Amino acid sequence: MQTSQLRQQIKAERRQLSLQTRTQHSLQLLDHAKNYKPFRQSRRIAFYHAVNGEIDPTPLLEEALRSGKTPYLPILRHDASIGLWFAPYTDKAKLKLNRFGIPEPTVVHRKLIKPWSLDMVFVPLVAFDDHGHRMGMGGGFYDRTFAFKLQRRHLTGPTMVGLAHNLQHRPVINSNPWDIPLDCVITESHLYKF
Ligand SMILES: Nc1nc2c(c(=O)[nH]1)N(C=O)[C@@H](CNc1ccc(C(=O)N[C@@H](CCC(=O)O)C(=O)O)cc1)CN2
Ligand SMILES: Nc1ncnc2c1ncn2[C@@H]1O[C@H](COP(=O)(O)OP(=O)(O)OP(=O)(O)O)[C@@H](O)[C@H]1O
Repeated sequence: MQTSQLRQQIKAERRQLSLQTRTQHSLQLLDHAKNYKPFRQSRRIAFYHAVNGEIDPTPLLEEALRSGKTPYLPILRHDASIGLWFAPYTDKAKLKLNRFGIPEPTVVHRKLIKPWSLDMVFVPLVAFDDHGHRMGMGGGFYDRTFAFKLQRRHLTGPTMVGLAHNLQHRPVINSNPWDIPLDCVITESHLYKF
């Protein structure tokens, strides 16, 4: 199946999950994450604000706050070619909608963090496979932002952890040379390490 068809299909399946199922899945993420040593050891962690049926990382964010970690959220820039910025998480009331209708913090330049200073990134995705390949929304935002992980292998950068419903798993998806591999994917039922 072509990438764009698969993207549409999985997005549709994901949106059909009931709120109850989605809430349950996101609570189950926490059981797996607590057993994942890199999560316990990470201090600066990027989250995302779930949209379109994406699995909601809020239980992980609350756990991070309880353990004294510092959460961040991605910010889109006008020039998409530069990649994402990351700003400290602020409570929902202070978020404003970006051009895709996704809530994000307002930019306070001195509080922004360089992507290589993050310890862990929870990455939203549409599909993932047995090799840690990721298909996203098609904007290339995460791939561009973390491209330094491919260019300079000694600069290992943050641990990339995809979060997904298990229905987003496929044995093999098409990959591109610019794709940043995932180190791990957590779903409601599994923790896949690659
Ligand atoms: N929750 C979340 N935040 C995120 C991402 C994501 O995938 N999920 N991103 C990951 O890169 C970045 C935003 N990337 C995006 C890339 C493309 C579209 C997009 O094409 N949106 C369509 C509607 C998509 C749909 O119906 O599902 C549009 O606005 O027309 C949206 C966001 C940063 N923040
Ligand atoms: N490192 C990079 N440098 C330049 N362009 C890139 C890079 N990574 C991705 N792109 C461009 O971004 C476009 C979208 O890539 P892709 O379909 O892999 O996005 P995605 O991973 O699904 O999206 P997202 O990360 O936003 O969820 C591609 O056409 C590609 O040309």
